[in-house]
Amino acid sequence: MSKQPHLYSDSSSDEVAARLRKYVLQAQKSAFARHQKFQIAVSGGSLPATLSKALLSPDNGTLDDKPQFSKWEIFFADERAVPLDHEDSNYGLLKKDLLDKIPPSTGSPQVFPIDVEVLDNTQEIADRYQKVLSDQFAGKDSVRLPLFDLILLGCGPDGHTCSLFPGHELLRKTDSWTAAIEDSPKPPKRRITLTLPVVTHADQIAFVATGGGKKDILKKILDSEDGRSLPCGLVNEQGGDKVSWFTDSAATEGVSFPQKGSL
Ligand SMILES: O=C(O)[C@H](O)[C@@H](O)[C@H](O)[C@H](O)COP(=O)(O)O
Repeated sequence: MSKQPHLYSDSSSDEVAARLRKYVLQAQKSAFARHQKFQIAVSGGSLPATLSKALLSPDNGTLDDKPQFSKWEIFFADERAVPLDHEDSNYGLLKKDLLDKIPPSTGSPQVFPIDVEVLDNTQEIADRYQKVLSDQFAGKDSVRLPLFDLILLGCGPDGHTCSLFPGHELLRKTDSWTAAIEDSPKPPKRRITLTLPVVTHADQIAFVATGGGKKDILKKILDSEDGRSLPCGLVNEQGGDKVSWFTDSAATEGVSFPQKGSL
C-alpha cells in the first residue's frame, strides 16, 4: 500500500468524540469550499451514538466549529429492509440518536431514507436508492460515481463494513452504486448497501471502532496480510490516505500499525 490510512487512538470515548468532531468539521469546511453543501453517508451500529456525542457538544462560537446542519445532506451507507420506525432501521437509529436531538435553532439536515413503499423487494429498494443518489449527485450530468464529501463507517467483528461482508460476492460488484443483499450474516438478512467503488471514491472515509470487542479484528485488518482482503481492509487498500480510523486504546491494544498524534 503506497499511501497508508491514518490511525488515531484516544484513551476515552469523550476524546474519540472530540477528535471525530474536529475531523467532521474540517471535512465540512472543505466541502463548503467546493459546493456550499456537505454530502455525507452514515452507517448504523454504534456510529450514530458516537456521532451525536461528537456533533452535539458545545461549539467554541466560531462558524468553523459549528455543524451547519441546514447545508448537510445525509445518506445511508447501508440500510436494512425494514420500516423507518422499526428498531432495526438505521434511519430510525440516526433519528433517535442524532436528528431528534439537533436544536431547531441549528437548522435541520436533509436526510435521504430508503423508499419503504417497496420494502418487500430488496433489489427495488437498492435501485430506487441509486436513483436518489443519481438525482442528488449527478443532476443533469452523468457521473461515473457519486462523490461523497465524507462516508462514516463502522467495522464489524468479522471485518465487514456497510453491508459488505467478508467473502461475499457483493465485494466484487462494480456495475452499480448500490446493491441488495438477501443473505446478510448479520441480521436482518435483507439490506441495501453502497458498493465498494462508491465507498472508496469518497473524498474522505472514516471508520469509528471503539471498545475491547474490536481489538482482534483491528489487529487483523491493520497488521496482517489476511486482513487486507476483508471489506475494511479493501477500503484501506483502495482508499489509502483518504481513510482515517477513530479508535480508542481498548480497540488498539496490541495493534502495531503506526498511530498518528494529531489530525
Ligand atoms: O447496519 C449495519 O449493520 C451497519 O452499518 C454495520 O456495517 C455496522 O456499522 C457494523 O456492524 C459495526 O457496528 P458496531 O459499530 O455496532 O460494532
